[in-house]
Amino acid sequence: SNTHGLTKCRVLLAELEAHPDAWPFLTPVNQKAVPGYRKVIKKPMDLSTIREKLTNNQYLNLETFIADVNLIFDNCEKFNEDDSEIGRGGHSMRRFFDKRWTELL
Ligand SMILES: Cc1ncccc1N[C@H]1CCCS(=O)(=O)C1
Repeated sequence: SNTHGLTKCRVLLAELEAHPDAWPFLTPVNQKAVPGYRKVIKKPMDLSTIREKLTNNQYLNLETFIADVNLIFDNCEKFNEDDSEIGRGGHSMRRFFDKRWTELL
C-alpha cells in the first residue's frame, strides 16, 4: 500500500472517532460488564485498538484496515438487536464509513 492509502486510513479513523454515534465503539467492550460477550464474539475489535495498530504500522494494506473496521460493525450486529441503541449506532457508523470511504480518493 502507498502513502495515499495510509492517509485515507488516518482521515477515516479520525472521522469515525469523532462521530456522535461512536461511543459504544471507542474502547474494547468491557467483557466483565457485558454478560455473554466473551463467548459470543470470537474476535473483539474497537476504534482504540485500530488506532494503536495504525500507530504501530501493523496494517499491511488498505484491506487489513477495512477488515478491522468491518469487524467492529459485524460484532455489533451479531451481539445487539437492530432495534437497540447500540445496534442502531452500529448500522449508522457502518453507513457513514462506507459512504466516506467511497468519497475519499
Ligand atoms: C459495542 C458493544 N457491543 C455489545 C455490547 C456493548 C457494547 N458497547 C460497550 C459500550 C461501552 C460500555 S461497555 O463496554 O459496557 C459496552
